[in-house]
Amino acid sequence: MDALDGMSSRKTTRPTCEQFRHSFEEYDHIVNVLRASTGHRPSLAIICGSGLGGLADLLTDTDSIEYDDIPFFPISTVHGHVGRLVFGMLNEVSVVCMQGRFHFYEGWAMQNIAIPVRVFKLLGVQTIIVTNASGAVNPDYKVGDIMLIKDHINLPGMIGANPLMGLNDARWGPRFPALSLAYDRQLLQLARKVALGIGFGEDLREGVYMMVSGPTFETVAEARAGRILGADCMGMSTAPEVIVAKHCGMRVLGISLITNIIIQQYDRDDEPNHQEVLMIGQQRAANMQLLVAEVVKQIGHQA
Ligand SMILES: O=P(O)(O)O[C@@H]1C[C@H](O)[C@@H](CO)O1
Ligand SMILES: Nc1nc2[nH]cnc2c(=O)[nH]1
Repeated sequence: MDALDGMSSRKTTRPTCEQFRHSFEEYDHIVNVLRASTGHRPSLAIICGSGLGGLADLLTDTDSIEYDDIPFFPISTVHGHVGRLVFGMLNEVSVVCMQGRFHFYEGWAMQNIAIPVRVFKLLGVQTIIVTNASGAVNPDYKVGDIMLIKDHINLPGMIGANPLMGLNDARWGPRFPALSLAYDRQLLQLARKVALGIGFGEDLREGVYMMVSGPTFETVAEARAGRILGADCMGMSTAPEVIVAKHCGMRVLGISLITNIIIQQYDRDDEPNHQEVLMIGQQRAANMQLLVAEVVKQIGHQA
């Protein structure tokens, strides 16, 4: 009898695997709030990486909404991430820009990092441009290079922190999504063509981004491991957003700005720091803006 009592009480206190997730209906609510705050109906979204918030300055006729004012949204806690959605027009395309993103190292669950991506989906966004600042482990890369992301290695995901963990709501996408085409090949080709057309040369790269959780920068051994595993650069974001975007059927373009070369030698005395990351972001802001603006223009022409 005691054993049966134990079983029934276990049933009523069963933990939920939904604890970090929001229901489809809650996402609908967020979208209704946003639609009431702006007349823009974006078809394209841009996520601004560290030091790259200036991408939002490209937009005209803007409406800005603070994350604080959006139900269920996390808030930005990192210097260089303002913390608002900017809606507006860019080269005749209706765009929403995330000026400030959420990182795993800030303490957000993987599922919460990508809340905005699902909101964008329900807003009607079909294409997302995800940008980031990252450190290079490819010995050919230089500070200031711009790398089109052709693939990623999601290190946290490979050891148990994937944003799609938990019950799957098929309204978003399948239980077991494929990621071999996560970075849209046509968009990659378009971005390459645009970049070469506006004068990028040896500073244009195409490579593999490895996500690590951060907030620590890499040890020498970790940097070497990243390279051995196939990374060209390493960063602390992007993979969760890309996974969730691909899961719900968006086309994804990823762009990394190489802000530092990750130290892989034991005889070096210098250390990386976030100020340097933000500074390189500012220095290369104009080039990133030129590239993104032109890519968006071409996407608009194709639509
Ligand atoms: O948001 P991103 O991935 O661009 O930011 C990178 C990773 C860390 O947040 C920060 C380190 O400086 O820059
Ligand atoms: N993990 C990681 N993320 C970065 N973001 C910008 N630079 C770096 C770096 O060197 N390592």
